[in-house]
Amino acid sequence: MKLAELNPFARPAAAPDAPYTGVSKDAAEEVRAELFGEGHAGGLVADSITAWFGERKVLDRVSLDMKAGEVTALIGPSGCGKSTFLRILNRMHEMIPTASLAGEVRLDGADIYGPTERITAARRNIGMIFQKPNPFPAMSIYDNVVAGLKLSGVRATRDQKDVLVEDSLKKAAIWDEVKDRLDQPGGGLSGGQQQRLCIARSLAVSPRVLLMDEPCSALDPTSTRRVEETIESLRGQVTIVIVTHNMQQAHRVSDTTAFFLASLGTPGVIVEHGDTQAMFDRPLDPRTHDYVNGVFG
Ligand SMILES: Nc1ncnc2c1ncn2[C@@H]1O[C@H](COP(=O)(O)OP(=O)(O)OP(=O)(O)O)[C@@H](O)[C@H]1O
Repeated sequence: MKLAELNPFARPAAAPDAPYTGVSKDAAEEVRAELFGEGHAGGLVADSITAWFGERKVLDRVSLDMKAGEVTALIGPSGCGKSTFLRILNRMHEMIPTASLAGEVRLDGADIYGPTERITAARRNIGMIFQKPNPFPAMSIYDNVVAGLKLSGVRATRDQKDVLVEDSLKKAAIWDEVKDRLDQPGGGLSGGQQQRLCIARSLAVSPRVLLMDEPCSALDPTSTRRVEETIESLRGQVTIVIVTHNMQQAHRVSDTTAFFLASLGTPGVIVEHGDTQAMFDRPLDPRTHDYVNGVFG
């Protein structure tokens, strides 16, 4: 047995690169540059974020620096505001009628809530993967992957779409499993495949950041491993922020971890954040120690 199989904290292997049979990596980058301009992982900074639902404050002055190309894990007990924080990072919080917020979110230095910033641009640059895979079930696998183009107002030719579909499915490590049935409905895939299809759909619009809200909580261990391998192969290409209740997963996949906590009746705050290995091995705050060691949850 290999050491990685014995150690639940070992970083997953990157998903193997599928051979570029149809389209070369360079050709794919060229198409992405034509449609979306220069692509790169984005640095995301949350600066003193406070959030409310109605009168109720659920986050209090939360600041976090999510470095370009790194994987940041958000951990903490239920109800401490991790999902709310994540939704604020791509302007989904404002869709809830009672929701309000203060503070700034900057992507590569530009405030995504700035007066000239468009919500569609924020959503294209900062994609979101949800707990439950949500492909369009009756739509073909191919059309699922390119569904985001229209929403982002990007017009692509059939040839450009073909390139994007293949490249995105390869990046999401699902190409080999679906390449012969791209015209079949997305709803016919297994849960784990649907989640990787949703990752491909997000990647098709060349996001700089990918937010993931407990992306594996509805998946079996094998599918979970495949998604973790996909995260590993995206490291460096796109910035990833992942909410997870699975401490071993946070340990395995992330470079940096932020521990959120909301004590009785008070809004959520970040108790501690920093290098994942250090936070798990030598947490500075006793509450972090107790949480990562399962004393409370
Ligand atoms: N749409 C909403 N309307 C009103 N209150 C909400 C809404 N969504 C979340 N809340 C409240 O905001 C607080 C933070 O919720 P949030 O879902 O962000 O926490 P969380 O840490 O992600 O929890 P979990 O780990 O269970 O998903 C909770 O008290 C929750 O009840």
